[in-house]
Amino acid sequence: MSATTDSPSDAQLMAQRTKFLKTPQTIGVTCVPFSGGQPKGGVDDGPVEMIRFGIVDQIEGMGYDVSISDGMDKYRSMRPASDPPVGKLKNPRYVSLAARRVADQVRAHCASGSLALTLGGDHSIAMGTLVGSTAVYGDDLCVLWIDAHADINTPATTDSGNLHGCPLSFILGLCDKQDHSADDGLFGWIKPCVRTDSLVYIGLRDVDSGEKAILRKHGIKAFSMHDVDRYGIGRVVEMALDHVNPERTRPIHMSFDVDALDPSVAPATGTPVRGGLTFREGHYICEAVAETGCLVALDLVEVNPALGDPESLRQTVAVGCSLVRCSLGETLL
Ligand SMILES: NC(=[NH2+])NCCC[C@H](N)C(=O)O
Ligand SMILES: [Mn+2]
Ligand SMILES: [Mn+2]
Repeated sequence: MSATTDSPSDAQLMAQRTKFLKTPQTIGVTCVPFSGGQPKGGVDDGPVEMIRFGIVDQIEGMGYDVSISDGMDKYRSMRPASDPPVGKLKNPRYVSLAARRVADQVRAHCASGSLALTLGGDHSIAMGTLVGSTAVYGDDLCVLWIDAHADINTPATTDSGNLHGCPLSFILGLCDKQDHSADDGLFGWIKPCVRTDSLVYIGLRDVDSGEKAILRKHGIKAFSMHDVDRYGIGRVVEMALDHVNPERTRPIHMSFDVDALDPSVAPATGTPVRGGLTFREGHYICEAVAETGCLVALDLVEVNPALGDPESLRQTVAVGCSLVRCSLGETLL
C-alpha cells in the first residue's frame, strides 16, 4: 500500500491515454467523506465504514496493489464558513471545492495507470471523478451510471437544490449559460467532458419530470427497472454495453449509487426507492463489467451508515464492498 498526491504531467496523461489496454493491476483509492450534495448527515462516514469493513485488505487479498490518496480528512475541513445558496443550489461552494479535489486525485490515479476507485460520499462527487477520468481517457471513456435516479438535473430543473441530483448535467454540458452565470462561475472549471451517447443508465425508477425531458431531448439511453423486469439483467447489461462500448475496447467508468439496489438489500442510504435491483442483479452488473476488462474507474457512493439500525448499516456496507470486489473480478471463474 502506498500514498499518492503528485499531479500528473501532460506527458503522463497522453502516455496513459494511448496506452489503455484493459484491467489495471493497481487500484488507486480515493476516500471522499463528503455529504454536502444532500441534506442528510452520515454519508460522509461511508468511506471509513467500508475501510473498517476491510475493503482495502480484501482488494489486496485479490492480488492487486493498492495506492491510497492522501488527506481524506481535508474534505471535511473544506466546508466554507459561509455558503449561501446560489439560485436553488445548496452548498454550492463546498460541493465545487470538494469535487475539484476529487478530480485531481482521480486524475492522478488514472494517469499512473491505476484503476481509480472512489468511495463516497454522496453522488455529487462524481462531478470530480468524471472530470478526473476523462482528463486522462478523453472522449474514449464511456460511462455506466447505476442508480435509482438520473442525477441529471440542471441548476434550473432541480426541485431539491441538492447537488447530488445534478452531477451529470455539468459533466455533459447541459446547463444553460444563465445557469452558469447564476453560479458566478463556481462550476466553470467543469468543462463538458462526456458525450450524451457515451452514457448509459441501469436501474432508474425515480426520475424527475424535468430529468425525463432532458433524457428525451438528448436521446440518452436508459434501462429502467421496467426494462430489467422485461428483458432480465443479462440482456439489459449486454444492450447497455452494446450502446456505449460495442467492441468492448473503450475504457469504462462505472458510477454505482448503492440506492440502485432495492432498499431490502441496501437500506442505509439517503434516498431509497422501492423496487430496485436484487442482490444478484447488482452483482451481475459488476461481474459483467469486470468481464469486459475495460473498467478504469469505479465510484461507490451514497452508503450512509447513520441511517437505520446497526444491522442495516452492516448489510449496506457489506454489499457496497462486495460490489467493489465483484467489479474487480472476484466472482469470475
Ligand atoms: N444521488 C442521489 N441519490 N440522487 C437523488 C436525487 C433525487 C432528486 N432527483 C433530486 O434531484 O433531488
Ligand atoms: Mn440514487
Ligand atoms: Mn445517484
